[in-house]
Amino acid sequence: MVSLSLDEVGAAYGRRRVLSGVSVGPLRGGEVTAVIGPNAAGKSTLFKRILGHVAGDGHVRLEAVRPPRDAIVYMPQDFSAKAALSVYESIILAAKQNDSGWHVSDAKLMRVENIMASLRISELAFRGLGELSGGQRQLVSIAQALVRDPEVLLMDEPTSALDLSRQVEVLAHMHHLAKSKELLVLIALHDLNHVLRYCDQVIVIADGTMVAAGPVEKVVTEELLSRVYGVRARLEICSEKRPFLIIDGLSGPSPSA
Ligand SMILES: Nc1ncnc2c1ncn2[C@@H]1O[C@H](COP(=O)(O)OP(=O)(O)OP(=O)(O)O)[C@@H](O)[C@H]1O
Repeated sequence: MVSLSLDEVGAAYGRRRVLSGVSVGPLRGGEVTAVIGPNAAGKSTLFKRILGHVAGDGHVRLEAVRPPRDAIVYMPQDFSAKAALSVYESIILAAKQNDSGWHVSDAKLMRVENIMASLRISELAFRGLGELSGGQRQLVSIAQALVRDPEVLLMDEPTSALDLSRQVEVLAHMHHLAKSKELLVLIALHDLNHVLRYCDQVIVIADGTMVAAGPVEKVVTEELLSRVYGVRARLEICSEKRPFLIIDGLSGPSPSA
């Protein structure tokens, strides 16, 4: 089974060190791990460090069937790149990314069609990428990642442009894929109710440092949310006996104080 361990991982852009001390794992196939933290905390940088796109100290240890460049697939936060391709062509191209030769097997074409159907984007097949809405483009980006059949999937805010039902659909689908295919998913998210609902583990980063990591229900506490985000939060249990979060305001002194 695929596994990923991070040992005192840090990262720097040139001389500017923006991340340090991320130690976690081994994370294993079948688990969905959220990466959370305020804006500019270092979440995307952590993904780029795991991919080897930025340099840094510490060790990233991956145990996978395929070499890292095939096993790890990254879905970046910015999915707006324009290309004169149809949706269908762009997903086939993604499926061919690590292949040599021009032939596309029937199995691969079937896979493309199944993934498009599972994300409910089949009707967009022959639309140009440049003609899509932000949410449609984000769903295509998810399809491009899934079609590469990753062992480790790094998703940077994959639901940021999606409506409520699509958010739920995509996150439930990712959770199901992780369990059914022993896929290891790391997913940067800002919506902590989604984290509580769909993720098993969480890594919390603030100001370029890991401040906590572990099972979601142990790590996401009112105290942590006050410390990391500066909010007054209440963790309640809903009628289905699941935790959910209510934010009452900021935890600092009120403006009139
Ligand atoms: N290419 C780059 N060159 C220099 N600094 C960068 C670069 N990319 C990001 N940074 C800096 O690294 C820090 C972490 O950025 P990062 O994008 O990892 O944050 P993030 O947690 O993903 O934020 P957000 O939630 O806003 O997407 C920030 O201070 C950012 O300005």
